[in-house]
Amino acid sequence: IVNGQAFNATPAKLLACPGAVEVTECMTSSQYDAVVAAVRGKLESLPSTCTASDCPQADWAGCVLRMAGHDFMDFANGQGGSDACTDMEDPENAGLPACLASGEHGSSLQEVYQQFCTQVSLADFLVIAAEAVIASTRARAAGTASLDLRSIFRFGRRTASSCDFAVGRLPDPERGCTAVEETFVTRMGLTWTQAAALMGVHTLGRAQVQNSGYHGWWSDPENSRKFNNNYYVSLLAKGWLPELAINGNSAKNQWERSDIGRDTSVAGHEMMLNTDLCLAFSEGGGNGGPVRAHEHNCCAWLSARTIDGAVRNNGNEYCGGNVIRGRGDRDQCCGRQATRNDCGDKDRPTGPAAAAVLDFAADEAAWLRSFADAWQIATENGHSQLHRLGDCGSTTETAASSVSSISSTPETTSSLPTETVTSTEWASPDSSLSSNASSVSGFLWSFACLVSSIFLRF
Ligand code: HEM
Repeated sequence: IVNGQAFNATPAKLLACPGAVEVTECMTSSQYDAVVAAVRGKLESLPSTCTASDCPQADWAGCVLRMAGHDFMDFANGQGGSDACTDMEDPENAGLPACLASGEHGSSLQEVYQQFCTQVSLADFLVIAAEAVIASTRARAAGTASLDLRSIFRFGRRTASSCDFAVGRLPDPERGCTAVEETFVTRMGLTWTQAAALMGVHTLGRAQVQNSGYHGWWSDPENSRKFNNNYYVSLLAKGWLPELAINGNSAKNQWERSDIGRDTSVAGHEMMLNTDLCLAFSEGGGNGGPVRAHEHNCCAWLSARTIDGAVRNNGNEYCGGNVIRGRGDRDQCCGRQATRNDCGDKDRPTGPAAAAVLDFAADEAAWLRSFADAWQIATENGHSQLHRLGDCGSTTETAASSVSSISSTPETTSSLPTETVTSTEWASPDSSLSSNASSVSGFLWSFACLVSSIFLRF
C-alpha cells in the first residue's frame, strides 16, 4: 500500500495531489527549469557512491527514466503515450512505485510533484522529470556533445486516470527485435535508427531480479549513472554469451559478458537483453534472424577493425584487452570454452539497426541528435494540442504521431497569445491541503505566467 493505494495502482493514484490539474495551462522556460531543478536536487542529494553492487544515483535516475519510457511505450492507434498511465500490474513495471512514491533509497518524485501538481499535469511532469535526470547524468558524463531537450519540450499532455488498453503492450525482452519492431517501429512510428537511439537509455541504471527477473548492468556501474553512449560501446567492444534461466527462471534469459575483461568484483554483472543485442546481431541459418539467447547458442562479438570507433571510445580496449587483429581475437572476446558458433559475421553485423549502433558507438553527437528526434516523437505521440514553453494562450496543433523534425527555436514568440492568463487562474486550489512549498511555488508560478503573458502580448 502506497498513499492508501494498492502498489499496482496507476501513477496518478500513487502520486497523491489534492487539486491536481489534468492539463498544464501555461508553462514558461523558467517554470520548466524550476521543475528540473527540484528533480535534480532530489537525485543529486543521494549518495554519490557507486560500487559493483550499489549505485544509488544510477538506481534513482534509472527508475525515473524507465517510468517515462514505460509510459510512452504503450502508445498504439492514437491511444496511450506519455499520459502518466501505465498498467502497473505488468511485471515489466515492477519496482517503479519506489521512485514514484514509496521511496527508492529513501527518495521519491512525490515530494517534488506536490510542489507543482496544481499547475503541471502528471503527464507533463513525468516527461520533465525524465529530462531532468537525463540533464543531470549528462552533466556527469562530461562529454562534449550537447543535448538540449528543453528547447524542444512542449507542454499540454493530458493525464489519464485509467488505461485498460495498455494491458500487455509493454515489449517482452525475450521476444528480441520482434518486440522492438512492434513497439517502436509499428506502433510508435520510429525508424530503426531512432529505436536504437532510444534504447541507449539503458546506459543508465540496471536490471534487478526482484523487479524484472533479469540481472545486471548494461554499462559498468560508474557509467550506469552517466548519460553517455557507453551502451553502444559496451554492446560492440565486449563479447557476449547466452545466460539462460536467470535465477532459475527459464522464462528469463539474457546475455552475459564473456570476454577477458569480465570482472564481476569491479564491474558487477554486465549483461544485455535480447532486445538490446538483436539491434546489432543476427544469425543466419535455420534459426536465423536477430539473436535471442534461448534460441541462438552463439557468441556475439565483432572483429576489431569492424568496430574501431567503439574501441576508440572504450579507451582503446577491445574485449577487455589490447586490440588483436587476427588469430586469438575470438578467444579474447568469447573465451576458449565457448560455443564455436558466432552470432553472424564478425566483419559484417546484420541486425536491423547494426549501422546505427556502430555509428552511435563511434560518434556520441550522432547518437544525441537521433535521441532528441526519437524522444520528441515518443513523448508527443497521442497528444494533439501541445505548446512551446512560454506559448501560453495560443494553441499549436500537431499531428503528434507524425512529428518528424525538431525545431531548435527555444520559445515561440512570433504567435501572440489569444487570451491572457491571469494570476487567479493559477491560485493553489486547496491551500489547506497543499504544503507551504506548494503554495509558494504556486504563487511564483502564477506571477511568472502573468509576466510571460504580458510579455508575449507586447
Ligand atoms: C524493447 C524495449 C525495452 C525493453 C524490453 C526494456 C526492458 C527493460 C528491463 C527488463 C529492465 C530492467 C528493470 C528492472 O529490473 O528494474 C529495464 C530497465 C530500464 N529501462 Fe528499459 N526496456 C525497453 C525500453 C526502454 C525505454 C524506451 C526506456 C526509456 C526511455 C527504458 C528505460 C530503462 C531504464 C532507465 C532502466 C533502468 C531502470 C533502473 O535502474 O531502475 N527502457 N528495461
